[in-house]
Amino acid sequence: MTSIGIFGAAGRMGRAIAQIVQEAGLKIAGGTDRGGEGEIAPGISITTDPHALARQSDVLIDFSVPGALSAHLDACIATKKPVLIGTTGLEPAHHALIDEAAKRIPLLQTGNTSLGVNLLAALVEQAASRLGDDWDIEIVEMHHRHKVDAPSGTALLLGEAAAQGRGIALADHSERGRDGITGARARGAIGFAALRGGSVAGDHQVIFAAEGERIEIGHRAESRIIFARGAVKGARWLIGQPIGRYDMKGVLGL
Ligand SMILES: NC(=O)C1=CN([C@@H]2O[C@H](COP(=O)(O)OP(=O)(O)OC[C@H]3O[C@@H](n4cnc5c(N)ncnc54)[C@H](OP(=O)(O)O)[C@@H]3O)[C@@H](O)[C@H]2O)C=CC1
Ligand SMILES: O=C(O)C1=N[C@H](C(=O)O)C[C@H](O)C1
Repeated sequence: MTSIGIFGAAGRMGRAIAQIVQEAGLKIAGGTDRGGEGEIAPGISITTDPHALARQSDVLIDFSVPGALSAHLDACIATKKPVLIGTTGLEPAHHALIDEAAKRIPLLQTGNTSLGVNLLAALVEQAASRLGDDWDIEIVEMHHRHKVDAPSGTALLLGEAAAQGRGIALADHSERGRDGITGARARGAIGFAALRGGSVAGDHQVIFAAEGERIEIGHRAESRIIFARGAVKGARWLIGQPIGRYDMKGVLGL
């Protein structure tokens, strides 16, 4: 039976993933968290040792914090175990670590594991490829009051899809955190706006705005269980894949 280890096991996503692993009839190998206290399921303790967890897992799932990424990758590399990384708030240095790790183990990194968002990204890429840069692209997201990173990983994933469709680099065209006298919008920019409040699981809206008309497409997550389902599906898919870096497209057949 496939045995899944969970980094960040006591968090909101860690608990949702544990629920889905059990509902799918799979085994929870164990879990880690910052404090290493309590149980992830009856009789399965949470520890602080990523190496011990990796040794007893067939595949690992990481929904924790960017600061723990390096230790988690080290543990997966040392034990040659595949890992799915769902943690957001990643900086270029984290992506460089992921690129290096993906030369040694199968690794899937994504800002969103849900089918709906990944299909939305494909639609955004297609729309951006057909609309010229007289269509301004703005990405608006809203999340619960506890979220610590902005823009969301999903907003950035959608921004990358739009940039890909336009044939440009997102890093050279993104406008984030507007405030005060910002000057007029740059032609071809991809803008981001982040709202925080209440218990919103994750709303994303992509707006294409031209003179006289607007196209708006979006996704609303009603519960984080959809992310947990996608994560477990992705982790199972990752077992047996060749060494390399993947996203959710292969998992979801998109
Ligand atoms: N890709 C996707 O589809 C999705 C991604 N996410 C992302 O997943 C991440 C987690 O989200 P969420 O569960 O809501 O956040 P939580 O804060 O509820 O959970 C994060 C957990 O990681 C723990 N943690 C902190 N440091 C370490 C460490 N060194 N080793 C192991 N665990 C550690 C935290 O412990 P403590 O509280 O003690 O600090 C906490 O329990 C976020 O980055 C979020 O954006 C969320 C949903 C979907
Ligand atoms: O922190 C969350 O909750 C979520 N984070 C991910 C993100 O940053 O996009 C995915 C989802 O929207 C929920």
